[in-house]
Amino acid sequence: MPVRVMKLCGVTHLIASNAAGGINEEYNEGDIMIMKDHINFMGFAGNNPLVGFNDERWGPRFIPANKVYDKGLREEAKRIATKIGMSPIVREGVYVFLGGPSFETIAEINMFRICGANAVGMSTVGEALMAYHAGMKVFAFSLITNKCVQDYDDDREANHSEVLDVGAKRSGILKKWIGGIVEYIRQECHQNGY
Ligand SMILES: O=P(O)(O)O[C@H]1O[C@H](CO)[C@@H](O)[C@H]1O
Ligand code: HPA
Repeated sequence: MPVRVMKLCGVTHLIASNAAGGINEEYNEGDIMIMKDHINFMGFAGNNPLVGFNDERWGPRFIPANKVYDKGLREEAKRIATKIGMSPIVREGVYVFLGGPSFETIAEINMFRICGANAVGMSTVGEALMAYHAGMKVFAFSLITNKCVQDYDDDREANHSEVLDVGAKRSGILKKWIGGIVEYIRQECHQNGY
């Protein structure tokens, strides 16, 4: 498990990123959504990375999951976004994790919107749970690469090349933002004697 290898190497914080479709109709392509929570839809079907024998050296058998995404890191990320002038594109919301690789149907998107999801994707939640279980602080965000189709009269179709294009367009500002967050984590680790 890569996250556990990181833990063995002394890593204390996980920063995870993903591309995601925007379910919240106020979200625009190119927005960045700080993950404040997730819906582990894969987990509903028993596909949770913590299933199976639990070696207590990694963490306890049963863990709470209401604080996976560290509040202090989220607040700091918002402060840094304001400082570098990117707060107009920064959101905070709930990510729903599906298995893919097919994109979602209109009925699925409508269901997830009603269930409180703001963005949808096919990654991140497994790594976040593993890291939190092992005592790491987790920060995760989604780059909204497309607005999900939620209407039968909308002729657009989700596609991977659009996802890659939006990712490339936002790479500059994301490097600056993540650089600021890493610097904050470096100082925090230094203060805590790591
Ligand atoms: O979550 P990441 O790996 O960023 O990628 C997202 O983009 C891909 C679909 O275009 C899917 O893999 C989805 O999860
Ligand atoms: N759905 C799922 N995963 C995604 C999407 C989407 O619309 N966009 C980017 N990754």
